[in-house]
Amino acid sequence: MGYIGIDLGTSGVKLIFMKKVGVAERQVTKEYPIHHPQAGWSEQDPEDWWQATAEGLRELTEGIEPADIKAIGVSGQMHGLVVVDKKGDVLTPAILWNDQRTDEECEYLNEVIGRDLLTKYTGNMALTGFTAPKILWLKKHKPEVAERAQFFMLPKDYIGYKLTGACFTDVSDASGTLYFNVKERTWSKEMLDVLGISESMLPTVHESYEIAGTVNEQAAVETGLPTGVKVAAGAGDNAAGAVGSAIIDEGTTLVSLGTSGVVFSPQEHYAVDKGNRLHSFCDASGKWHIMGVMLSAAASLKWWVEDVQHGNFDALLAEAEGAPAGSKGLYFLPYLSGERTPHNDPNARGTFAGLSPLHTRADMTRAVLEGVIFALFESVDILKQLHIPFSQVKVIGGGTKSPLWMQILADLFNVRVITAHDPGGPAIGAAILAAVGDGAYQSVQEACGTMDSTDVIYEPKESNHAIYSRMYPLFQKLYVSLKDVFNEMQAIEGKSEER
Ligand SMILES: Nc1ncnc2c1ncn2[C@@H]1O[C@H](COP(=O)(O)OP(=O)(O)O)[C@@H](O)[C@H]1O
Ligand SMILES: O=C(CO)[C@@H](O)[C@H](O)COP(=O)(O)O
Repeated sequence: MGYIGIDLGTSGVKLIFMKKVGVAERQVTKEYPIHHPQAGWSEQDPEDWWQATAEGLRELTEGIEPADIKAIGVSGQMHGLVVVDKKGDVLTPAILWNDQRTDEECEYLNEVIGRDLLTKYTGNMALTGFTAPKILWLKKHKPEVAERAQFFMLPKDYIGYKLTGACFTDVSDASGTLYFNVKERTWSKEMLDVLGISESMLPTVHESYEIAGTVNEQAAVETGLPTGVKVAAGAGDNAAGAVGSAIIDEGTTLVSLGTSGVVFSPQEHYAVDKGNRLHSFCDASGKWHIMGVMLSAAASLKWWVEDVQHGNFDALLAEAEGAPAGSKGLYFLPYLSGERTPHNDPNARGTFAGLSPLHTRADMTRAVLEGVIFALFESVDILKQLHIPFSQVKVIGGGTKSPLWMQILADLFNVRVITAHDPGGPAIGAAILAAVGDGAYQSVQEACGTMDSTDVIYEPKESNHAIYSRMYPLFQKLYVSLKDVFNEMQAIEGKSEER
């Protein structure tokens, strides 16, 4: 008897089958493409998600007795806008969390509606990746699509819809829309008025661990699952990853090093960072969390390894082992797609600074690894300013495959870093939510208490930390010095696109 967890990531969908809490008995990954039709745009086809998920489910469940599948939980990339018509057909490509096209809409929301009101209504300010500005963009630039829209869904909710025929979401993912009242855990009527949409166009909201539907006949045909299997509401990938890592108590910290980079801090009570530097969201266990998010974490490494070097991860990372801590004074700003925390700047761009004839490819690879962790540390800096306890961190995501990267993280953050042997992350969390929904545990807390996973530990090295401490202020200064240059570059980039 076991539970299926699905994580609809940006690079691909990961599916696991879990019997013992925290342990993936089986796992399958299926990748799909991401499209950038214009600079700063980032889209995927929801049909690709569904095909990959259905195929993955068939592969995952091969040879498993149907009666042994008790329930399914779905987690996924947050904030994306999926637009569906009356018949359930997708009307336009999904606009993703790292898409930057909504600069003007965010300006309207933050300046005209005002950050204070937005924070009062939702706990957050408008950021280009969030869903609300995407709806405004759609209404302005694709009114014919907006008019035919029956439902606005989030990415993982489209999978829930395909599995069950029901349109539902959960509180953690809904938190990233900017039309959800995070404090009250319900849609924000005020924001629906601002956007000019009705609640009937939105999914029904559940706590993450509640059962929201069952697998229908059409889905059974496409996935090989038995009909009637329960489907839990699930969670946004970071909230699900926190459950899958048992990071649900205040004072603990999760780092996710996937396409995005995330510093996640559970909160017992609703809490807002007054400067809106960190997001304030519901978690998947019935409480809240705050988090900082960078847009190109492992995405920066993937770009460097695959697109620039046409190499493979193992070879380039082995080569980078030979480079010294600090990469001989070379800095990398990982702002390939602009940046969210702490700059909220869609115009920021990636940069190598400090190159000399001494630098080799190994130094440049190491500088990419270090630049991502410097950028992530800016969120830790804010946690520290808010006096949030910060000791050791648990890390999940594709970046954990590199021991070198984990050691850099430990050295730069100057804390113990723990990774799970089992790389399930959000998919494990989604399966745990399904188990709680199925009644196998009274609560997420109880399920996490029984977690059985083996850890790998990285302790910080003082000598390396001393190097990074000297470099960090300069890393921060680089963005400040280049901010205006990035804006001017964007003005030119914009003009050259118009030609
Ligand atoms: N051997 C490796 N070492 C470090 N990072 C890796 C390695 N292999 C893949 N990755 C990174 O893992 C990332 C994908 O991580 P994942 O957590 O699956 O992301 P997502 O959930 O966004 O799809 C890729 O962007 C890639 O850079
Ligand atoms: O935008 C956020 C969270 O606010 C991202 O964390 C997305 O949820 C995408 O996650 P990954 O694909 O990198 O896991």
